[in-house]
Amino acid sequence: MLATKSTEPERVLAEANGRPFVCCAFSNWLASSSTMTSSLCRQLVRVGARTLKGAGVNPPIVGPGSVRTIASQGPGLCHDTLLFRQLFDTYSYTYTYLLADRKSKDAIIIDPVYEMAERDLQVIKDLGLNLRYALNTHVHADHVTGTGVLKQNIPSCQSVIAAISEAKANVKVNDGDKVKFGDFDLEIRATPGHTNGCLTFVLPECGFAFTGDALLIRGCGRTDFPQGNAETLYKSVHEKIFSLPDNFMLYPGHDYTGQTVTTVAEEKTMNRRLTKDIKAFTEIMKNLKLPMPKQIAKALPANMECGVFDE
Ligand SMILES: N[C@@H](CCC(=O)N[C@@H](CSS)C(=O)NCC(=O)O)C(=O)O
Repeated sequence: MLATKSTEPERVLAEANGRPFVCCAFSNWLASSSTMTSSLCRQLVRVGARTLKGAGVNPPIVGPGSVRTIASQGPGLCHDTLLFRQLFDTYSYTYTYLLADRKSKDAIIIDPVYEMAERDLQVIKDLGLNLRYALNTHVHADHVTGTGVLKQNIPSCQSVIAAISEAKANVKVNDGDKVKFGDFDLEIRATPGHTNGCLTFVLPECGFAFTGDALLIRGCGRTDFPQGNAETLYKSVHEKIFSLPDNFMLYPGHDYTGQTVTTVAEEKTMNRRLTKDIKAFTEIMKNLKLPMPKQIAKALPANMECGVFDE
């Protein structure tokens, strides 16, 4: 079913079997024309988060023989100084990135997935890392963030998300801010269009950028959610990602085709959507006809809490 701005909230309500937090969180997240007050929304979001924590989500346990993950090591221009892991969740096709300063062992994780938290904790432990921050590129609609579970297990870890997203986190960031881990500075670039709080994280000295759902390999994030805007996304990618040097490695938030990484040069010349002019791009995005993400009803309310549950 084609998702449109006018029909989406009703569809989500129906999917949620009348659980009110879903409607509310959805309205809040989308900053749509809901008549609920934001404080009522926040209350209901909290109820939703507790429901989710108690029963609504599979526990973050991957038992023996349950193969839901692959992992790969990126090449990395900072091979001697940066420890880098690209991790994958084969259920939601989400990439999680673990980066650490080899010297100090200070680490960050980008876009962790709730059900993969045990894997992530094990990798962090095996490598002897000090996890400083768990960052989300945006409020995800397709999976629950693992941020809350990581924070529960590593209390010194702080959650990070875009201030404009209005999601809960320890640190709210804006375009131009930097997140420090060891000797590295991760640069924050606002790349709205898929959602209004989408961020791209750039590690300039290593030639890496983590694009979340703004730019996917040969594609891009959908723009049919109420916060989505094709023109905004087009400008974000052209101004904030394609302006990086051609040899920068681009790591996406998802890939549905089995690819792992691309470059600025590749996407500037081969991206099937973003190489078009803005008018043609908007037309393409209007006609994608993608089904709603399977986990949207539980993902949105949980992610508005950034995985941080107040009891
Ligand atoms: N089938 C998946 C969701 C697939 C999807 O909608 N992906 C999003 C990013 S996650 S909200 C997207 O922007 N896709 C763009 C594209 O061109 O595929 C599920 O059910 O979770």
